Amino acid sequence: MEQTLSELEAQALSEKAAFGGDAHIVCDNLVRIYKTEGVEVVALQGLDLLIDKGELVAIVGASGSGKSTLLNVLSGLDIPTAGVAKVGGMDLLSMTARDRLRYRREVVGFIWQQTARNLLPYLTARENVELPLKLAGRSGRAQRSAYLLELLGVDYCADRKPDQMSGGEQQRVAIAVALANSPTLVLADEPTGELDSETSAEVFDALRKANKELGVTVVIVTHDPLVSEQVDRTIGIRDGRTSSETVRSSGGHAQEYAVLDRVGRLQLPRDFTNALNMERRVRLELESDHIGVWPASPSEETGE
Ligand SMILES: Nc1ncnc2c1ncn2[C@@H]1O[C@H](COP(=O)(O)OP(=O)(O)OP(=O)(O)O)[C@@H](O)[C@H]1O
Repeated sequence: MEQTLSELEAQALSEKAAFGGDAHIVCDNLVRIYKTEGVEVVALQGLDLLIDKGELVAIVGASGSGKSTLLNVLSGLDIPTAGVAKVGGMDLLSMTARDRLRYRREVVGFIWQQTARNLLPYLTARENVELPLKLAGRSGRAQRSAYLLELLGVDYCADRKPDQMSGGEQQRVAIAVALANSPTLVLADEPTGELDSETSAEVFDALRKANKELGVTVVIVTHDPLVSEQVDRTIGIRDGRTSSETVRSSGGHAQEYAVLDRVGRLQLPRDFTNALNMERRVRLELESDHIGVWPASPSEETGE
């Protein structure tokens, strides 16, 4: 039976509403274009992303792939050019300035790479954790800061100022600060970028603990592909789009997948296409249980 145009439109709308369902983070065809002195840079070009509540996810990509842009959007600092970005059902594109402020204070917590950016230097660890609670007018501050510092294994640093703590200790206190107001989402931008591997492992342990004990969704952005060993799911981002996913099973085995977007686009890994000199065109063949991708013959390549 043929559908009328209005039926098709209604169907498209209902399908659109269904994308992401009740995922905690939904990005649908997200676009961010920067314009500087008349030059346009497309930092995100139709990025799709779904992250469920309580997931611990890493977003990995080379320099310039769009990671920080995505994080700035999710943290409410930057407004994308087009598409959909929602956290917990809140629309990050159409949010009022007041809601944005509340979102940044209460819904999301961040940890930045530069240890010095996370903590106020003239306050102790305890005072740093209590500050966001004070700003939000919350009571029970001493109890909450003691609980979080203990959970993250830095209770012995409670009365120290940042310059009396190691980089790893400072980052673990920073996680406590980010968690103070019970956010549902914690975003970390290269949280171990300034640390050695042993200290990094401690910071990842602390992030994992926050994720498991408090059920908070954690998204870590990094250029370090080895981080995938520390998280449940790693999302690869390339040229402003999600391109691959690595999922770790409970047995620790990691399986890598390519991401198929909603219109059927797929990014083939560059080392695969280079190995077979695939450029511009490939030949596809549908088999009963897979799709074959073949280099085009020279005549197919030139379109002759
Ligand atoms: N404020 C800006 N104005 C103009 N272009 C920008 C701006 N911020 C980012 N870009 C460009 O957008 C693209 C994506 O940048 P982004 O910082 O998101 O990448 P990244 O993956 O975080 O890189 P890095 O790991 O180096 O921080 C790059 O080409 C970058 O030059």
